[in-house]
Amino acid sequence: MTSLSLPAPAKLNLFLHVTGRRADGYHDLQTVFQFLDLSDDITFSLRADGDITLSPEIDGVPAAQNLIVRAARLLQRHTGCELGADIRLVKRLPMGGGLGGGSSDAATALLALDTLWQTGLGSDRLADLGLSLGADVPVFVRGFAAWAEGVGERLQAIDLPEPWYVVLTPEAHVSTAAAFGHPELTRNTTPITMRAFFAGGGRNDFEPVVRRLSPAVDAALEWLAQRGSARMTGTGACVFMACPDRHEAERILAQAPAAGFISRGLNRSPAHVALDRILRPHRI
Ligand SMILES: C[C@](O)(CO)[C@H](O)COP(=O)(O)OP(=O)(O)OC[C@H]1O[C@@H](n2ccc(N)nc2=O)[C@H](O)[C@@H]1O
Ligand SMILES: Nc1ncnc2c1ncn2[C@@H]1O[C@H](COP(=O)(O)OP(=O)(O)OP(=O)(O)O)[C@@H](O)[C@H]1O
Repeated sequence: MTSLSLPAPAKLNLFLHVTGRRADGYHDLQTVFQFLDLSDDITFSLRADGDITLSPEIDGVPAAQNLIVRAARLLQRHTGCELGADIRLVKRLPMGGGLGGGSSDAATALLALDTLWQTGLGSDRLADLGLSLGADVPVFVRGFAAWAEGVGERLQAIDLPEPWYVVLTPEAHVSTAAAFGHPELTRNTTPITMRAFFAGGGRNDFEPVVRRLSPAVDAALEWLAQRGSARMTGTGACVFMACPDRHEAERILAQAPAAGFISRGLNRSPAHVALDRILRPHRI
């Protein structure tokens, strides 16, 4: 195999609680991750000389800081692999929206290059490696919808309904570090059980803080909440609502005062579905 194309899907945090602050400055969380069928697409072509190239570059993100290139370099360093890759990126996921696009790109790079370079780490070790790039990378490497604890690395598969979501993308950039560092963030939410989540429990602890920081997020949440159960994903800025069907999601989006998209919730990452098809084409 000399080249490989894989999607890098978005995620939603169906709820997000901050349950404590750790000695290393990071925060303990409880969350549920589900994937969306909206993805970036990344193509990896083998190079024999060890170079990593990325095109096109993302405006404002130099290639060396792009999480795709950082993931590739990390895998090279970790395995001693001397191969390289030319990488092409089709970016569709809004950035800084709480949809995890950068983390997902990094995870797809780890999965694709572990295959292309035949470094054979597999998803457990790739998830450990990916955690050093970002707290959201492990769930994308593992590829199953999950109940998550720790900083998001302790993952337990969870079987969720796969509804159509309407997702609004208000014009706001919310820095993840600033949201976690905000003095008014609630950091001591009592942990809940999975049963309580399925009974409708859980919220996003970042909503009050981010609503105050961003009038656009506040307005989007207020508008959506008039139509059902609306929530913010990650540290924002995107907000979402599950709908009974695709038609209803389209109808709500058409009336929305902010830009957005509709997308299906998925319990299995499309990156894994695509990789399985490539590696095991004859399996039913
Ligand atoms: C908000 C979530 O998206 C929920 O899924 C994630 O927890 C954030 O994951 P991420 O974007 O991969 O975040 P990282 O790049 O690891 O962290 C960015 C910054 O946010 C803060 N941070 C992040 C995760 C965490 N559990 N506690 C933190 O305090 C740290 O200051 C860190 O330097
Ligand atoms: N491949 C990449 N795609 C997107 N952003 C990247 C990438 N590589 C590095 N970045 C940087 O990471 C920042 C966060 O991007 P990302 O789209 O992952 O945010 P997010 O959806 O808010 O993530 P999260 O939900 O994990 O907080 C960007 O503003 C950008 O500076």
